[in-house]
Amino acid sequence: MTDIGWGNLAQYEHYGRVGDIKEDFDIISYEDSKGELYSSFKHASHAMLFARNDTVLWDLYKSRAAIMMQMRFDGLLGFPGGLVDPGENPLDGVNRELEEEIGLDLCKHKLQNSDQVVSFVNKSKNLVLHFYGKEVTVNDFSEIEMKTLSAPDYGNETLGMIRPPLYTMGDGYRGLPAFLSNSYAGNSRQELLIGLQHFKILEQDEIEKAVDSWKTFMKTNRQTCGLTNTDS
Ligand SMILES: O=c1[nH]cnc2c1ncn2[C@@H]1O[C@H](COP(=O)(O)OP(=O)(O)O)[C@@H](O)[C@H]1O
Repeated sequence: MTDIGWGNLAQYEHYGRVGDIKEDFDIISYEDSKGELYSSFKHASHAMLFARNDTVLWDLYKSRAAIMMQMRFDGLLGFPGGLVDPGENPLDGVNRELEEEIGLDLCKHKLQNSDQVVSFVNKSKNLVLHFYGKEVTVNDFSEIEMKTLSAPDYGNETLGMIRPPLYTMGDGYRGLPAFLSNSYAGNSRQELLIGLQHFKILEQDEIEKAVDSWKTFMKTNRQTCGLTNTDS
């Protein structure tokens, strides 16, 4: 494969470098994140927009909520959001990014400081990550989702919105555990799990079961999952 290098992305590329593990991210308070200790760190803000619903798939699987995640330009899943610009605060940064990436109408759905859920620091990358969450109505969610198709970044930085399945199917793996097996940007998989817990979308034991199933599957079936004979 041709290596076309990083070009003008070279200065930012290391923030998104893959291979982080959960232990690379320490939770810090939003107040601390603004302190002197992290003033030289790069900050990024992402947000989970969601709507609770009572849809049931095939009379079996409760949808619970529609959550907005995205397929990014780099083939990883994540939440809408991005790097905070110099001189910008994390809240203004997330609102700007949501307008660019998903065309969010800030007159109606602007995020507030009270929507901040958790912040993390990744010391090895000099990176602080802020995670916001906001509940909207089912109708608003559909409207926001449809508008993403005409957002400035759609089709280049943002390749499509996706709703994670939140149920676990009969084999104990398909559904949320399978979704967790994807590759994620930053710590967005952890943020999804925190969002499910924080907003009480799933019970704690449902989250733990899905995480156990995902981890067990990754250990035992990774070698054969999804491979076709052209992969060998
Ligand atoms: O949804 C997310 N949650 C947490 N971190 C993320 C998420 N998406 C990307 N990141 C991480 O945040 C940093 C910057 O994010 P992003 O790539 O969205 O910024 P950009 O759009 O300004 O280039 C990267 O290190 C990336 O790995």
